[in-house]
Amino acid sequence: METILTINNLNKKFGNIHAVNNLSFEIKKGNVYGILGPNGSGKSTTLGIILNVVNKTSGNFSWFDGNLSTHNALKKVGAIIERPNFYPYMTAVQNLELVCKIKGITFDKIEEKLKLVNLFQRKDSKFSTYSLGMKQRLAIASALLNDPEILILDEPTNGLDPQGIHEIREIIKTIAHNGTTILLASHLLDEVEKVCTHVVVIREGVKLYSGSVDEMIASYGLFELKVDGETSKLVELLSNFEGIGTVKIEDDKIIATLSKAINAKEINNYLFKNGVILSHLVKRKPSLEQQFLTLTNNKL
Ligand SMILES: Nc1ncnc2c1ncn2[C@@H]1O[C@H](COP(=O)(O)OP(=O)(O)OP(=O)(O)O)[C@@H](O)[C@H]1O
Repeated sequence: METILTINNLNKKFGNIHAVNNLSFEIKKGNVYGILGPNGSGKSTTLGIILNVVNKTSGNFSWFDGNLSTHNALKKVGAIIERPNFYPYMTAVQNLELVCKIKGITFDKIEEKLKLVNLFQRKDSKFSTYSLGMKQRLAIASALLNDPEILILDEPTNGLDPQGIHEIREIIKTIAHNGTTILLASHLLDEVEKVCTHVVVIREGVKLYSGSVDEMIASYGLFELKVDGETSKLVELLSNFEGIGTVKIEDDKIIATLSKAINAKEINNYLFKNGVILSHLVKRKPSLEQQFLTLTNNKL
C-alpha cells in the first residue's frame, strides 16, 4: 500500500514542555486516521509540524515517496487547522473563487465541491449568513478544491451542535469513500470510533497506541459477572487468576478486564472448582472508550 506520510522520532519542545515526544507513525493511502488524545496532548503541534507551520525540534517526517520538497508535497495536501477564515460580505462561490485564484487553479471544481458538502443550494448566500456548521463545510470544500491526496482536519466538529456534527462526519466518510486519505485530530473517542479506520493515541506527546480501530476494540476484552450473595470471594478469586487485569464492582455486577485472552469456559470452571456458582457471565469486547481510558490511565 502506498505511503502518504512517514513520521520518525519527531520531537517538539516549547521551553520545558515536551509537546511531541519521539512520535513515529505512518499514513497509508486510502485510510482514515485519527490522532486521539486529551487536550494539550500534542495533536495540533504534530499537525503544525507536518504542515510546515511549526518548527520541529528534532526527528523527521517525509511526504509521499520522499522525493518532493515539503513545499511541493504540501500542494497535494488539503488542510483545515484553524477556524475557517472567509470574507463575510462575499458569497460562498465568491470566496471559493478567491481561494482558487490564490492557489492558482481554475474554478472547475467549485460546483462539485459545494455539492459534496451540501452547500450548493446556498452557494450565493453571503458567508456571514452561514451557521458554524455551514462555515466548517465550506472550509472542507475549500480544502478539496485542488483534489488533494490527503485531507487534514483539526477537531473538525468542535463547537457544532449534534446535527452539525453528524453532517460533518457523514461528509468525511463520503470523502474517504471517494478515495481521499484523511488525517484528523480529535479528543472525542466516539468520533474516532465512528469515522476512522486507524488511530494513533497520544498523551503528553507520547504515542500510547497505533493501529486499526477494529484491532484496538477487539484486543483482550472483559468479563461481566454476577453471583447470588457474597461478592468478596468472587473478587478475590478473580484477582488471583492469571490474565485478569483489574476487578471492579459496578452496580450489581463485577467487571474483570483481561490482560490476555481467556475464554468464558476457563473462568467458569476455575470459579466453580473454588466453590463459586455464577448467576451471570458475559464476555464483552471493550469499547474504544474503555481502551482509551485504560491506555491513558484514566487521565482525560
Ligand atoms: N506556541 C506554543 N508555545 C508554548 N507552548 C505551546 C505552544 N503550542 C502548544 N504548546 C503546548 O504544547 C502542548 C501540546 O499542545 P497542542 O495544542 O499540540 O495539544 P492538542 O492535543 O492539540 O490540544 P488541544 O486539543 O487542546 O488543542 C501543550 O502543553 C501546549 O500548552
